[in-house]
Amino acid sequence: LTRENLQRGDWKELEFKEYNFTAKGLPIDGGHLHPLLKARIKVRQQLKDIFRQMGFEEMPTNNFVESSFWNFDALFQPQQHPARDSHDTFFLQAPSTTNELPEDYVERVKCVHESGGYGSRGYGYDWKRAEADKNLLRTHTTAVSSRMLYALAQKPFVPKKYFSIDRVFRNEAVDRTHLAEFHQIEGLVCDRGLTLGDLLGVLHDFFSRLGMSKLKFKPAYNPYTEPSMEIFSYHEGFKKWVEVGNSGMFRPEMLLPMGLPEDVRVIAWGLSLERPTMILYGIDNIRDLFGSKIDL
Ligand SMILES: COC[C@@H]1[C@H](c2ccc(C#Cc3ccccc3)cc2)[C@@H]2CN(C(=O)Nc3ccc(OC4CC4)cc3)C[C@@H](O)[C@@H](O)CN12
Repeated sequence: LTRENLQRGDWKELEFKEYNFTAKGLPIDGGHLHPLLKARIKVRQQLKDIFRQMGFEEMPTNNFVESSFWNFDALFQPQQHPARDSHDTFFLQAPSTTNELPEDYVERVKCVHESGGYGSRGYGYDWKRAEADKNLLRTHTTAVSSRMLYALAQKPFVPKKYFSIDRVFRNEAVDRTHLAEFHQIEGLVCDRGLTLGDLLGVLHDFFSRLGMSKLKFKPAYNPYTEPSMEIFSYHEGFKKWVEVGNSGMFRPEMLLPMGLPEDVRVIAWGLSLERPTMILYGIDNIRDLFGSKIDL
């Protein structure tokens, strides 16, 4: 029976079979994960396996809400830094402030921001406690790294290798259907006497396990690492160099106020989960994968 049959009126001459009301409907399909979400879960599991094979322990990242103190101040990121502005960061209205910071450590952080110490000149600005108390949605998992390193400094020193893979939030240009969030992957090695060579070595080891053996590094800047490097890998498929992450050595102005021994160094690096998932699964639109607006 078609539109034309109805328009021409020749439906009257057509032969129709009886309606079969006992016919079974299509089998009901159970719920299932969105295929692209499955891809991200698979890549996340692959990365967790890689970190574990390399002897890294997973950090506890189950707090999306963080204080500006752990997310920025503890990382020696100055309070007037643009990333700390409300159009880059989601601040919370309620509870708007935290009230459980280690006071003696806060004092040392205030000091290192204002007047330096440990061989540093500091930033020379009036550091405000109220700014550090502001609650936010963490902008990077480096906030968890700072908590873990501080905890490490409260006990007799033992070397550690930590990793994290979890959601972070950036107040980027969002629209009604997209939150600005992505999954950050971060690795760090904390030990006495580590050098940039150790960072290069661990990056080659890590990325070669992801099939990326040809790397190159470019100088970069992060407020909390010196030196810092952007990491590039030659992608045989695209026949071009792809930026695959960022890395560096945490600054003494971050490590020493925590109370870590003077000869302890921390090398660290980060990348996103969405980017490798898109490339490994040939997804050409981040929104398919995550509905996030930010360019990863
Ligand atoms: C605002 O978003 C930042 C995000 C995200 C990122 C960047 C830096 C860090 C970091 C860090 C860091 C540095 C020092 C110390 C501790 C952490 C973490 C995530 C990716 C990091 N990037 C990124 O993931 N790129 C990437 C990673 C893997 C990959 O695998 C494919 C199979 C071949 C392909 C691409 C690089 C770019 O995408 C970049 O343009 C976007 N970056």
